[in-house]
This record gives sequence, C-alpha cells and structure tokens, in this order.
Amino acid sequence: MQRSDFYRPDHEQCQALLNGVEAAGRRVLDIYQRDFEVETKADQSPLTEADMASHHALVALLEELTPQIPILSEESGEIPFETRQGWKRYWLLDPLDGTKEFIKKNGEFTLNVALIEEGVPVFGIVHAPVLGISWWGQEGVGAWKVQDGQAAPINVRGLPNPEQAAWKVVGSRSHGSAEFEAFCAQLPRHERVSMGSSLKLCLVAEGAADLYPRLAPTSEWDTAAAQAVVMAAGGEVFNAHTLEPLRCNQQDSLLNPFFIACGQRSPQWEEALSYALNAVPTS
Ligand SMILES: Nc1ncnc2c1ncn2[C@@H]1O[C@H](COP(=O)(O)O)[C@@H](OP(=O)(O)O)[C@H]1O
Ligand SMILES: [Mg+2]
Repeated sequence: MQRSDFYRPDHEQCQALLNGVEAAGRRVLDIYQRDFEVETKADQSPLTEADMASHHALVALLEELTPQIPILSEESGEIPFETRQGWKRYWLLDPLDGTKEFIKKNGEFTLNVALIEEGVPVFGIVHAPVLGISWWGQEGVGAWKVQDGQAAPINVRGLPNPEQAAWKVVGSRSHGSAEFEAFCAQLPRHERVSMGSSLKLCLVAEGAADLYPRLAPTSEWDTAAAQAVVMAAGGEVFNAHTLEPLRCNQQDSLLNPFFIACGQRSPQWEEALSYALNAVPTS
C-alpha cells in the first residue's frame, strides 16, 4: 500500500541506518563482554548501561539522518499521547530488546529500530550483535538477512502439512504464559523453540519458524521493527482478539494486545487458529 507523503529511506539511507545500528551493536557488545551493573526500573524490568549506550547511539544516528522525524525510545521517558497523536511518522526504538537474555549472556538480544507511518511499522531493522546478523525490511520493497556483509532476501514459508512436518512454534525464553501453553495445546503437531527478544519474529520472517503466538504482555517498541520485517517478508502480525494487524500509537498505553505472528496463511491454519483461540481467552 502506498501512503501519501510517505518517507522512504532510499538505498543510501538504508545502508547508513544499517551501518549505524551495527555500530551501536558494537558498543553493546563491548559492555556485554565485560562486567556491568544491572539496575531495576520502576516497572521492575532490568536496565544495564548497554541499554543506555545503545539508546544514545541510536538517537544520535537518527537525529543526524532525519532531524525532522520524532523519536520514541523505550529509554526516552514518557511522551504524552497528546503529543504522539500529532505524529504522522516517528522512529520507535528498543535499544536493547531481551535485556534479561543480555544479562544471562545467552546472546539472544537485539537492537530494534522501526519507522512507524500512520500507526503502521513500514520499515524496520533488527540487529543481533552476538550473532552478527541483521534483519531488515521495508513495506513494498522486501526483507533481507545480512550476515558477514552479505544481504540475502528472505521470505516467510508456507505452513507445512502437520502430518508431514511439525509446525515450528517460537515462544519467549523468559516470559511464558498459561495462555501460550493453552493455545499450543490445541495446535496440530508442532515443535516448540524458545528464544529471547525480536529474534522470534525474525525466525518467522526468514521462514525458519511458522508461528509466534505472544499471549503475554509486550510493548510496541518490542515488536514494531521485527513486525515490519515479517510483513515485508510476506507474513502477518495480528491482534489475537480482533485478528486485525497490530498497529502502533493508537492509544495512551504503549502495551501491545496479545498477538500472533505467522507466515503465509492457509485454510488449515485458519481452522487451527480459530480452534486454538476458542480454547484461550485472550486480552
Ligand atoms: N509484564 C510485561 N509488561 C510489558 N512488557 C513486558 C512484560 N514482560 C515482558 N515484557 C517485554 O518482553 C520483552 C522481552 O521479550 P521476550 O520475553 O520475548 O524476550 C521485554 O523487552 P526488553 O528486554 O526490551 O525490556 C519487555 O519489554
Ligand atoms: Mg524489548
């Protein structure tokens, strides 16, 4: 879909953004490889100096590249909805997604940068410094996985027939829920993979996983960048209650509804989805 007055990073700007996010990732990696302090935020979630180093690096990058576009970051403090409501487009950042995984040192954390246009994540970069991989995608253009300087196009995969191959379902490593368990219990034959951060959505985008049911809380900055990648790769991220695509900045709260990410839809998937959702009250 082509929106009016749409800002599209051109090829050169995409490369500058990717380079800048990877440079911020190197600063995060420096901290990851040594001892660091862990604070607890007001919402009881952890914060490290890497979250803040990444936040400052990403904000500096975006302010230089697109000084006219406002920025909302997990670490930027509250911006009232009255202000945000007036934003036609803005950058949405999670400087360190998967802070718990960063602290556990299992490498499953990412830097997330999304461009939101009229509530829709239209461009996103997800960078995993320990893996040395970035995924990025842009509405109407495509999605790529970048490793060792090589960019390969990615696409979601068609859902396999579960009689021939188990569906691959990804779930959070640190934030499971009874709803997620109940949903999975109603699915056809599948195997589960636990993973931290936006990497779950990236696995769906590159066709390495079929479903990511997130029936537990997340915030918009946790998902927007990878949602842009999933959608640019041909997949969907939709509200588990209304089945509408997930949108950002629609209300005061920045919490997402429960959602499901999937690759290509199929009649078998629609049937399994409604069956599984019927068994699970979602919010
Ligand atoms: N109760 C809660 N409310 C809001 N967000 C939550 C939450 N519990 C976990 N999250 C979000 O889930 C993210 C981690 O996702 P996952 O479990 O898939 O790795 C966290 O990102 P951060 O690490 O950026 O804080 C956090 O934002
Ligand atoms: Mg996060």
